[in-house]
Amino acid sequence: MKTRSNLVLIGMPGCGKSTLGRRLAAMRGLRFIDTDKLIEADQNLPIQQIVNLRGVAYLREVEASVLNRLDVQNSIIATGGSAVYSQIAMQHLAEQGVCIYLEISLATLMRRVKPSQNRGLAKLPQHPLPRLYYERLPLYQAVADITVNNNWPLTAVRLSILNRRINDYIKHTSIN
Ligand SMILES: Nc1ncnc2c1ncn2[C@@H]1O[C@H](COP(=O)(O)OP(=O)(O)O)[C@@H](O)[C@H]1O
Ligand SMILES: O=C(O)C1=C[C@@H](OP(=O)(O)O)[C@@H](O)[C@H](O)C1
Ligand SMILES: [Mg+2]
Repeated sequence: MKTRSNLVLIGMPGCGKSTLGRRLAAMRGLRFIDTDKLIEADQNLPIQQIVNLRGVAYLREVEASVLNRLDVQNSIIATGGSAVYSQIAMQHLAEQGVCIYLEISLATLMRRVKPSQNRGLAKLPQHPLPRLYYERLPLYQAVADITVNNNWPLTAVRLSILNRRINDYIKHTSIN
């Protein structure tokens, strides 16, 4: 049987999955995987271009398919914010790892994600960020094993507190 040896980062765009994930991987000596990079490699296009050329529904389909094919151990997986729309993909990731939800407020989301960044969000242009926020909030909460407030700047102390929480979770749930 496979162990849940991965740490799967989930949350809103701009919550810090890619930034924090890379540092956490270095700290724990784990491989770092950013699923947005896997999607881009699969499609041979930047995420923004996939949305522009093929649309939001297509991006979500590709994302689900890439996630369902992911089969790794001992890795930190930074998902894209829209990963949570695929229940099957999230269940697949949860079977192989602990889901860590990096929680941010709507104000933090609005501050960190600016339209000019061309982040390629899986949302229709006419749908504002608050709608995305409230639509997704319960989805992240439903799959989270651990929830961490990530509104504040990332410091070594914060990272080590998170690291301890992960160790506690692993110890007390004896998942491996
Ligand atoms: N506590 C924090 N953790 C991670 N990133 C943070 C934090 N505070 C501020 N940031 C900034 O917020 C942005 C997060 O972007 P990113 O890591 O791409 O998020 P995501 O992958 O979740 O979309 C980066 O510009 C990063 O420097
Ligand atoms: O939230 C979203 O709709 C998306 C967020 C992006 O990833 P991040 O959450 O890493 O910014 C992007 O690449 C993804 O495919 C769509
Ligand atoms: Mg990211």
